Amino acid sequence: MAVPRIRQLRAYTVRGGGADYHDQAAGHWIDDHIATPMARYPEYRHSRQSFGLNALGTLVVEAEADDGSVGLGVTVGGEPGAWIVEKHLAGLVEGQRVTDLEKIWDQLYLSTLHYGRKGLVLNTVSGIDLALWDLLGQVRQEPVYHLLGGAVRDELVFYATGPRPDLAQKMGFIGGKLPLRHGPAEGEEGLRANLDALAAMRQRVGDDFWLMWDCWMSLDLDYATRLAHAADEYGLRWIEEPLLPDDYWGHADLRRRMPARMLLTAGEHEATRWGFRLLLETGQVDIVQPDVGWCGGITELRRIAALADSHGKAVVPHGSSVYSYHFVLSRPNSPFAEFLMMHPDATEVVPMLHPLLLDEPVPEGGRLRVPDRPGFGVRLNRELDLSRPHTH
Ligand SMILES: C[C@H](O)[C@H](O)CC(=O)C(=O)O
Ligand SMILES: [Mg+2]
Repeated sequence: MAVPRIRQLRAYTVRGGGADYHDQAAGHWIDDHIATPMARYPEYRHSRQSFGLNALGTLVVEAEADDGSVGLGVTVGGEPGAWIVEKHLAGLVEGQRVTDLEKIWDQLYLSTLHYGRKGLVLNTVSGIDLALWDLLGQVRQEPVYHLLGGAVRDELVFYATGPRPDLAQKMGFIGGKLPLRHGPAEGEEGLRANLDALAAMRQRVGDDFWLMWDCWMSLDLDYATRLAHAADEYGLRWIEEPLLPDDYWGHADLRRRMPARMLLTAGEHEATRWGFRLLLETGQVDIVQPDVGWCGGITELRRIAALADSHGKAVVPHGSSVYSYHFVLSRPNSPFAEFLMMHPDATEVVPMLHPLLLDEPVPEGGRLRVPDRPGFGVRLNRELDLSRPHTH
């Protein structure tokens, strides 16, 4: 039987949540005074949208085969990402067989080296790769986790990211990751406020529930060291992305200085096996957190996870809904997953990429049995204001 070939690659943009989950309406917790590297400039301290965290918006990639099957991938990339898909990369992908994921990935990466390697271009490569894995699942009528070697566990367990770990605990999640609100620019007062918030949350959840801080690249080595030691009193489970992603050496210094029982985690803003080799071997992080829509897609995440496993390190992908659930289900060194609480007040579980996808599953009681539908098991919500800005 002839293997179907990819007939067309299409790129759409859409605003308002979705894969660019920071692109939310005013008043959402995710844009409410969270520490960032830009906080050294007071005018940008109150909101991450104020400096353009949601500038790009969602990029939707569709890959259609000549048998009529359609695969769907989503990432952060907006109009520039759509241009890269339609004006450059579609020409390399169209006409290839739906099975040739490794060759296609190699050509996407090598053909964009002169302007890519990380960031928007790797987001775009990831979005294409996700669409192609979904397409292969549609053609084969199998869920992606089958194509990845099958499940190593019956269901996924999740920690929750958001301002209400106390509610997450009641919902059955295994832990709660708080956004850090104050960085070095807010001095000792900010440090104290961080610790007071952690102490209060520890009081509410008791001693055994995991509490973590997501520092979103906002700290320096001295502040992170002092914060980690003070937070150890409240049993902080891990400190995430404390330093700039390129400062692999700073991560190693922090690992040496911070309490031994506290974990150092990072990786959501890292890309490719080479970037994660630096993070693991030079940065000495304890858990890597690639985003499957940003690191190179499933095809590269497989390599990243094998590399981490060779170092005895866990891979807990950054919140990316079904696109990482199938991967986590199939990896022994991915013991749990992240669920981003995207309700504006984090008071209830809503689909993480809402309103982008139809049939997007959510954890119940902090757990999820991944649906056995073909591909990633989701469909594009075509009632959204989708734009295809660069038809080729
Ligand atoms: C909560 C963090 O600041 C960010 O918005 C999401 C993130 O880094 C994560 O889920 O991890
Ligand atoms: Mg994070």
